Amino acid sequence: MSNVHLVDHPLVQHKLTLMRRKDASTNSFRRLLNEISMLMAYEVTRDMAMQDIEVETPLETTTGKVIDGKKLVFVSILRAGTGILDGMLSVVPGARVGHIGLYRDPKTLTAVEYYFKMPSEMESRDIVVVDPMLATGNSAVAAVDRLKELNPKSIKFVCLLTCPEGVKTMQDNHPDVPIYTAAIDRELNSHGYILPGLGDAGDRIFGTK
Ligand SMILES: O=P(O)(O)OC[C@H]1O[C@H](OP(=O)(O)OP(=O)(O)O)[C@H](O)[C@@H]1O
Ligand SMILES: O=c1cc[nH]c(=O)[nH]1
Ligand SMILES: [Mg+2]
Repeated sequence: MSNVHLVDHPLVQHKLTLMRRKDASTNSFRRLLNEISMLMAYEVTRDMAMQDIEVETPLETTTGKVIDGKKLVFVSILRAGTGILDGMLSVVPGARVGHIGLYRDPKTLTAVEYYFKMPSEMESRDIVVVDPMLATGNSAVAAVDRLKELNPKSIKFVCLLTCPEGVKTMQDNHPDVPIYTAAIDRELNSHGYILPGLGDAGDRIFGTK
């Protein structure tokens, strides 16, 4: 699968397995997602642009490299994206944040938008869209469709879990958007849930249902 980055680091895989357990508490599910997100941030920012700046050490002046976090925008797909956003921001605190509110219509599984708020000057920014689940792919495609209207410099998509159907839908619609995921599960069930999966990410993060 081209343009899919499977983050198979043992720390990520270990935490994901703990999150899948049906008896994981809301507290531990949220904490594990936060920890995995920091590790995913490490992967997705690997090729970030850097610039040289002069820095004075206690001994002499040298040149060091810094990233311009303000050029980066994390776009969280509400509501479950919040679970990834928090971990990403703890690693890149200077990043800007956009929100797009989408829910899946339970019958048609199409994405319904209810909120959209982005920072200014999106045409000069690199976007990382975050949502734990890429299932049918309808939500991710709808989010990227909207973001492309703003002509950003680049778009990447980070999720925790996906499946062949979700990857295909994204790649058919947005082949230029790389997908970073911790796992590609077996399949979708007839209700659009990922199998074996981890259930409803939003409900597990927020303790709803
Ligand atoms: O790939 P898809 O089939 O579109 O499914 C994935 C979407 O489903 C979940 O959100 P949900 O609609 O449950 O909303 P929530 O985050 O408010 O719970 C998840 O967080 C994704 O946004
Ligand atoms: O398995 C799934 C599919 C969509 N959304 C979820 O939260 N979980
Ligand atoms: Mg949900």
